[in-house]
Amino acid sequence: MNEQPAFIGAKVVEKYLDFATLIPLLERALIHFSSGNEGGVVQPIRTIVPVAKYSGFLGVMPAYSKWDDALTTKVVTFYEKKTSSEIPSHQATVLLFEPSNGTLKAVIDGRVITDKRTAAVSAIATKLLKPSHAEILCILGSGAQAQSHYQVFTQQFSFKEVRVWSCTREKAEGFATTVTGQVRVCSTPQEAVTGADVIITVTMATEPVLLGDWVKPGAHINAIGACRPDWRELDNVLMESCVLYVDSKEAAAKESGDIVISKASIYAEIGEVLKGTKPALADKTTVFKSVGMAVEDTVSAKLVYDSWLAENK
Ligand SMILES: NC(=O)C1=CN([C@@H]2O[C@H](COP(=O)(O)OP(=O)(O)OC[C@H]3O[C@@H](n4cnc5c(N)ncnc54)[C@H](O)[C@@H]3O)[C@@H](O)[C@H]2O)C=CC1
Ligand SMILES: O=C([O-])C1=[NH+]CCC1
Repeated sequence: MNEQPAFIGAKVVEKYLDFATLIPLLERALIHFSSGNEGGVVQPIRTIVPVAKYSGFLGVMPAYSKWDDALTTKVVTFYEKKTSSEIPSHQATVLLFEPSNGTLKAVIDGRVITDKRTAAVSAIATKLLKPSHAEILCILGSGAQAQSHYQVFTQQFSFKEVRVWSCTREKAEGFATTVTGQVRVCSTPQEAVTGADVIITVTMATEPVLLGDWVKPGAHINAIGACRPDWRELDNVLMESCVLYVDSKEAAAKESGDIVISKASIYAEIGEVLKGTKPALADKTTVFKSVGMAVEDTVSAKLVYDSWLAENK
C-alpha cells in the first residue's frame, strides 16, 4: 500500500520559498532547459483547455528535471475577472511524483509557487539585461504578480523610485497601501513608463498597454502577461525595435500574442545568456517575454517538499 501523499498548503509554501534560495535553483534550471538533451529537462509545451463559456482556461504543465531528479505536473486555471470577487484569477496545484516509480508524493499549492517563481525569473532576466544605472522601476498592473514582482525587485535591486499604474486608480492606490515601501501611483500608463529604466507588465490585458513610443531607449522590459496567441501587452513598435529574449523559444513562438501577431524575431532564451552562449545586450532596449515554464514549478515544488520533509520526518 502506498502512503498518503503530503498536502502542502499556501502558508507552508510561502514559508519555504524564499527568493534568495529559489533564484540560484531557477538559474540552474533555465540553463539546463536551454541545453537541449544534455540539460536533461523534459518539458513538452503545455496543454491549454479553453473554457469559453466562462472566459477561462485550464493548463496542464508537466516536466522532469534529470539534474534535480524531480517529476511534477502543475494544473493551473486562469480566468478573466469580471467582478471584484475574492477568488484569484489564477489558481494552481502542483503534483510531485517519485520519479523512480511514479508514486504521488505531494499535492502542493501552486498559486504561491506561480507568483514567486515567475517574479524570480523576471529578476534573473533583469539582472542580466537592465541598463547599468537603473533608478526607476515601473509596474503596469496591481494584482498577484505585481505583488510578487514588487517583493523580489525591491529585495534584489535598489531603485530610487517605484511607480505603479493599474486599470483603475483605486486598484493602483490599493497596491501602494499594501506594499512596504514608497510607491508613486500614476494615472496613465504613459506617465508611469516615461523615463523608467525597468518596466514590468503584469496585466490581464488583451490589447497593448505599453507602447514603444513611451519607452526610454535602453530600458529593460519584463513582459509577463498576454500568454495567449491573440492577447497583447506590448505594441508592434516596441516588439519590432527591441532585442527580444524569452524563457522558451518554442512556447513563446506558439503562445505569446505579442510575438505571434507582431512576428518579432526572438534573439535568445534567457538560459542561453546564463550559459554564456548568447550575449546580454544590456545597452539596447530589451524585452524579456515570459510565458512561464513547467520546470520552474518543478524546482520550486522540490524545494518546498524537501524543506517540508526535513521538518516533518
Ligand atoms: N509568465 C508567467 O510565467 C506567468 C504569467 N502570468 C500572467 O501575468 C498576468 C498577471 O497575473 P496575476 O497578477 O496573477 O493576475 P491578477 O488578476 O491578480 O492581476 C491582473 C492585473 O491586470 C489588471 N488588468 C485586468 N484587465 C486589464 C486590462 N484590460 N488592461 C490593463 N490592466 C488590466 C488588473 O486590474 C490587475 O491589476 C496575467 O496575464 C497572467 O496570465 C501569470 C502567471 C505566470
Ligand atoms: O506559467 C504559468 O503558470 C502561467 N503562465 C500564464 C498563465 C499561467
